Order: sequence, then structure tokens, then C-alpha cells
Amino acid sequence: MYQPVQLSEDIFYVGVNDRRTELFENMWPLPRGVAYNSYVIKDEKIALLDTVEIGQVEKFLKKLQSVIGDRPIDYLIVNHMEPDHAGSVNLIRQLYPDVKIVGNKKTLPMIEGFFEITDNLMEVKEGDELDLGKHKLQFYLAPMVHWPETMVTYEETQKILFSADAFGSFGTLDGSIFDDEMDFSYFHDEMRRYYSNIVGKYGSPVQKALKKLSGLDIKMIASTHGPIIRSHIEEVIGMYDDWSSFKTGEGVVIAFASMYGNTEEMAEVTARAIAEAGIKEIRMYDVSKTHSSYIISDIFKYKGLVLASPTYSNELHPNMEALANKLKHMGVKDHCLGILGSYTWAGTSVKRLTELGEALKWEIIENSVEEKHTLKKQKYEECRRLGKALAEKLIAERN
Ligand SMILES: Cc1cc2nc3c(=O)[nH]c(=O)nc-3n(C[C@H](O)[C@H](O)[C@H](O)COP(=O)(O)O)c2cc1C
Repeated sequence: MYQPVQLSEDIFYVGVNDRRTELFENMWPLPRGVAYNSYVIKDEKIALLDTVEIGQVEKFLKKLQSVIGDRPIDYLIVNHMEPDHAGSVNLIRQLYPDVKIVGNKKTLPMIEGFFEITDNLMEVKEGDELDLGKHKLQFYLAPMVHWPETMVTYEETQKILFSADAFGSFGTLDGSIFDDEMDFSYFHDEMRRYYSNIVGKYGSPVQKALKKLSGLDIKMIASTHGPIIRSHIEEVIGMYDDWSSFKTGEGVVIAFASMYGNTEEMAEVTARAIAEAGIKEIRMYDVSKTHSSYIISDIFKYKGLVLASPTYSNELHPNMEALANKLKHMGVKDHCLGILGSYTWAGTSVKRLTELGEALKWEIIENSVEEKHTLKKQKYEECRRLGKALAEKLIAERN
């Protein structure tokens, strides 16, 4: 039996926690689980806003029915078609055969494609309004945040933005559902890891959506993952603005690959020089130990980056190659890059990392360091110089 959670007198949270799934999208680790949020508005008409991942449907239906009892659902608003939210659409339709499924012109073909549902569909356009009685819903398209059909729904009377995946976070809602019921800073890292890895490629569509929504008076943001935000609205909009415009802070991520420790030693020496030059935020990651989602999340936070890799079969170390490919695929912008490499007979890792930095139009710190065999005096000094130069570049940008 679940206690209903109210956003307002007639608007309820009916989302669920998933603490069992190891990998979100079978890719991203979930050490703190994930919440699939769904909401229901109980008015003259009943509207359900998004559903949940199908594996969680039993809990979801219990919650939903504890709110609406025997009343039918009139509208199912599909803000986003990803299966973690649209996964239960078919079942809702079977249980409530008269429900009208509401989406935009990109949603409805997906409803047909995924569920073979072709009737009782209702297409809405930018700015359209749906009257539920006391409550009125407005729809705004947010294409490529981060799927093409994504839209958000604004409830006018309570001024709640149902924002689909935007402003979402990994992590379950452990009793506290609203940001002011918890230490919200606990969610910052998981929110950024969610944004950077899932949405991060689509900075410019996010910017467009933020501009579009800036005219709305928003009192609450109800995303499909993570806490409902009502006390940190400006802060999270600011965070999204920074991340989507690739605005970073002072600090350095050092990501290295190393089989025998030669490249790691170069990274350590460089890190020490960066610290001595006055940079306080340094995050060093072994790409073979730490999942790339955490490294990418910190790359979205800090401007400085050092990539260090041995040459491996004439290429980058495979785990560095994987990270490099993700960064390239995401089009991560505006970083200062220091490059380190180690080899034994013919080095190519520095060349490859330079190509990556150039492809992403990053500022590459001069004099990348490539050492043959173990680290010796001359290259040791070069690593120190590189670290100092990177730190000075970041410090020069203060204010
Ligand atoms: C499987 C394998 C492939 C390698 N391929 C190359 C190569 O193509 N060119 C080269 O110069 N060194 C190559 N090496 C040597 C390493 O790049 C070199 O030992 C380097 O110093 C290792 O750095 P680490 O101690 O950080 O792992 C290879 C080593 C291994 C184990």
C-alpha cells in the first residue's frame, strides 16, 4: 500500500524507484538506482503524464489506482517515447481502452511503430491547450532534448512544468520526493552525469528549449527522473544553461590508461605540477577502472583536461580509445587539453590524442609529452612544464 504524494490538491506523483537495474540503457551504471517519475492530474478529466519502465509496472499501477480508484484515465500525455517512460503505454491502453493518447506529430508514428496503436490518438501542436476542468495543460515541443519527439507539458493553474527527461537525474527518491525535503546537493553529481551522458550531445537544442521556456512562470519542475524541483528552480535552469553551452569551471580532469605504470607516472608528475601552480580541483581517473560516464561528467564540469595513453598496437589503449570516441561523438566543446603518451618502439598515442583535440577544436597545450620506455629526467621536466602551462592558462581565465 502506497501513500499518495501530492504536488498540489489534485496533482499526484505516481512514480517508482528501480534499485535492481545495474545499467541504465544497458550502458550507464546505477549505483544509486534510478526513479521513473509519472504524474496524474485528477480533475473533471483525468490525465496521466508519462508512464514507467514496464518492469516496474505493478508498483506503478498500485500507486495510480490508489489515486484515481475506479475512475478511467481520459488522457495519457506522452512527453517522451523512450521505453523507460513509454514502456507501460500499451498496458495502460489495455486497462483503459478509451484513453486518448496525446502526443505531437513525431510521437504518434512512434506509438504506432512501437505499440501498433492507431486509434484514439490526439495530436497536439506547439502551444496547444488541453482543458481538464480546473486544470489546463499547454504543450511545448523540445525536439532533440534528447529524442526528436520530446515535448514538455505546462500546467497553468499550479505553474508546473512536466519536463520529460530535462532536469532529470540518476538516483532513487528515498522517501524525499521534493528538492526541499532533502539535501539537494546530493543529486548534483548524478544530475550532471545524467545530463552529460544522455543529453550532453544536444547542447544547442537544450539552449533553444531553455529560451522557449524562459517566458513561462515556473513554480515546479516535474521531470521523469529524480527529485521534483520547487526550491532550486533558478539553480537547475542555470546548471542546464551552463552544461548545454559547455561552460565549465576551474579544474582539471586527468584521464589516463596504463598497463604497467609508465603513463600513470607521467600523469602523476603532471598532476603535481598542476596542483603546485594553484589548481585545487584535480580529478584523476584510470580509464580502465572508472566508467566513462563519471569521467565525462567531470569533463562537463572542468575546463582543463589531460589525456594520457600508451601506444597499443599502433593505436590508443582500447579504453582510452573508447573514451576518446565518446567525447568526439558527443562533440564536447571548449576545453584546454594537455596530452601525454608512452611507447616502446613507435609511438602513435600522442598523435591520435592530438587529432581528437583538433577535431573538437579544443585548445591544445603546446609541447605534448611522449616518452619512450620509462619516464626519465628530460620528459619528467616536460610533464611538469605541461602541467604548469595548463594550470596557468586556467588561472588566467579567472573572473
Ligand atoms: C599489447 C601491447 C601493444 C603494444 N603496442 C605498442 C605499439 O604499437 N607501439 C609501441 O611503441 N609500443 C607498444 N606497446 C608498448 C607500450 O606502449 C609501452 O610499454 C608503454 O610504455 C606502456 O605504458 P604503460 O606502462 O603506461 O602501460 C604495446 C604494449 C602492449 C602490452
